[in-house]
Amino acid sequence: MTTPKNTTLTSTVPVGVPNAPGAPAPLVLPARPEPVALHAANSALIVVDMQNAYASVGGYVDSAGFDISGAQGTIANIVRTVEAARAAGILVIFLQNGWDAAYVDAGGPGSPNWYKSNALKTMRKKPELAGKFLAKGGWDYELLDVMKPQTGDIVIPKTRYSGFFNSTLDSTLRARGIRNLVFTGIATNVCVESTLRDAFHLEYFAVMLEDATHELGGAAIQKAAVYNVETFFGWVSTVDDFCRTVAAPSTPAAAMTARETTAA
Ligand SMILES: NC(=O)N/C=C\C(=O)O
Repeated sequence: MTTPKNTTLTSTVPVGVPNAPGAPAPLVLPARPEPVALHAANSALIVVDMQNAYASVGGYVDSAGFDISGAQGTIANIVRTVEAARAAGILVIFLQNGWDAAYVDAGGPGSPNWYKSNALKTMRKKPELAGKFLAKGGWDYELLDVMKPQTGDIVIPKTRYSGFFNSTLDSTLRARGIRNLVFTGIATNVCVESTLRDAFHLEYFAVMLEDATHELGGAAIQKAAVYNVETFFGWVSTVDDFCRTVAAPSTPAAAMTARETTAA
């Protein structure tokens, strides 16, 4: 295998949805490879699968043998991001992964999910765990206590890695004129990246906050997912930059930069 050269070219010129004539100045979020111009009203924060299954000791990924010891910092960073988004009037959407209690939604032996889901595999291997992982109504499926949705937030259930597959995510976003998606959650290289890739194909501008995501598979996997997003599917930013940007009032100078850029 050859290691790809880092071909990502960074720029200081913002990209994004063209600003409508007379619209207020957009916010400019520092990101790689370019800053992204966005408005609170056409943006959503997507919090991917912050459930006990993925972030709690005794949950599915911990029980399946993945290392989630680094997840605590990620959780704290997501909580900060959610609070900043709510304060700025940015829609917060929580994705919640799992199936009905009888696992009909998981697909049977005719579904690749039956063979690739480590939750289903672990439960088959250890019958004493049967029915425990990712089943609606159970602790494992629940969002973390610190991630409880508030009035105005939206929770969207999903049954596969991508939040766009067989779900109401796309229609929910389109009905609200949302064009920019800011991604956080677990796992960077599975459900975050799958949903972000689909977002790209559906014409959303997708930004991943790298320190508000956590991988399944180790540090090299996190690096690879960040590389993929930055180089092919979207933009990469940080929690500090997001919180600072959405808290700041937009300026005419920022508006002009974004308008000139997106019109070019
Ligand atoms: N939320 C996720 O990234 N999930 C990854 C694996 C799984 O759900 O089995």
